[in-house]
Amino acid sequence: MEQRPIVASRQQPVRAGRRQAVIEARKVAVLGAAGGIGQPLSLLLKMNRMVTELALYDIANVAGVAADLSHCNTNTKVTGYTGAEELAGALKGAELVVIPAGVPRKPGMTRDDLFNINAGIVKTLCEGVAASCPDAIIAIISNPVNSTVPICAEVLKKAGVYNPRKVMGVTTLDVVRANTFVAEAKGLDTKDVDVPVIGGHAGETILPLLSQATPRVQFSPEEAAKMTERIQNAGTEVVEAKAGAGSATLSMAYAAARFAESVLLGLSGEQDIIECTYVESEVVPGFQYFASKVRLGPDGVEEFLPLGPLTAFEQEGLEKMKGLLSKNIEAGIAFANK
Ligand SMILES: NC(=O)C1=CN([C@@H]2O[C@H](COP(=O)(O)OP(=O)(O)OC[C@H]3O[C@@H](n4cnc5c(N)ncnc54)[C@H](O)[C@@H]3O)[C@@H](O)[C@H]2O)C=CC1
Ligand SMILES: O=C([O-])CC(=O)C(=O)O
Repeated sequence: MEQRPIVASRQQPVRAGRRQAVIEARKVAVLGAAGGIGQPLSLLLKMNRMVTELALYDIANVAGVAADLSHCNTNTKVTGYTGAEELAGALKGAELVVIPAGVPRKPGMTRDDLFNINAGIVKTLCEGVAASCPDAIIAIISNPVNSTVPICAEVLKKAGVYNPRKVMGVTTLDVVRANTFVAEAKGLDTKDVDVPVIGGHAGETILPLLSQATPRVQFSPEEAAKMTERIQNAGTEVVEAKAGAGSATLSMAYAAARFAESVLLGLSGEQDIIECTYVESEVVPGFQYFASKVRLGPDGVEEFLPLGPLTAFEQEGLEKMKGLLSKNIEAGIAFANK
């Protein structure tokens, strides 16, 4: 692989051992930047030297976050934008728009219970993207991701600017969790572990492919079932531990910063940037949107990687999620078009 010069900087990539591409001027916008995810994510992006301009948008409390972050002595320029009338300013010129805007779960809720509030928030924000930076890559964190990604796609279609390669649901936290839990269970160094997680981002639609973990690890059928369930319920584990104070924020910020870094590396022409992400897909017939491994490049999703061989347990998991995922997708499409 061609070696690119690395400019000396204190700003570090999130992924250990990762090179960063030559600096080009790149604006990243975070919508929902004053929230539990938005704030630490913005800090991590401020520490990424590929981000030359960081636009922070929220409906409230964002001016202080922007002022605070702007004092960190990294070269990223930080600006704050408050309220609908400033959305266009936040988005103008952005090449990557990350959306963690919306309400989080409380104990006893499913991600679907967030649909009524978050669907409208994502729709409005994506209308803003269509108007102000239609070529940007959009990374959607707001739940339920299984539905908010189709909502975003429909909004962009209506505006005549939809590029399926550029609308991505962030499922990186599922991969981060799977890597952590598998490394713990097998006594491995987490930085060496990579577990693909496919499907969607809710309950049974989250399907870790433990049989394809790197390095190869052996699980008995009972262990595989237990590990799969832990990964599927990890979001709920955090919601319950936070006991009403929200859902995962710090691990989500970490995961989104990794995903954003991969997108930016792809935009910069770096080779072999692979991530799992939830996108419009033809990888598995019958699933219009699906999370699986893709290769990222200058135009977003460059290539869909094949799913690879599944165990009987994983194949069963794929069958099981079909009904729920289709329902989530249809709900998103119907909402955007009503
Ligand atoms: N994809 C994933 O893996 C994960 C997704 N999430 C989801 O991320 C979302 C955000 O979670 P938190 O940051 O913990 O919530 P939070 O409530 O702490 O922050 C949300 C932020 O969005 C802002 N906001 C609300 N309406 C807005 C609008 N119309 N425009 C711009 N900003 C708006 C709020 O003012 C707030 O600052 C939730 O929907 C949550 O379920 C959370 C963890 C993991
Ligand atoms: O569980 C939630 O509500 C937040 C989320 O998506 C996650 O942590 O995976």
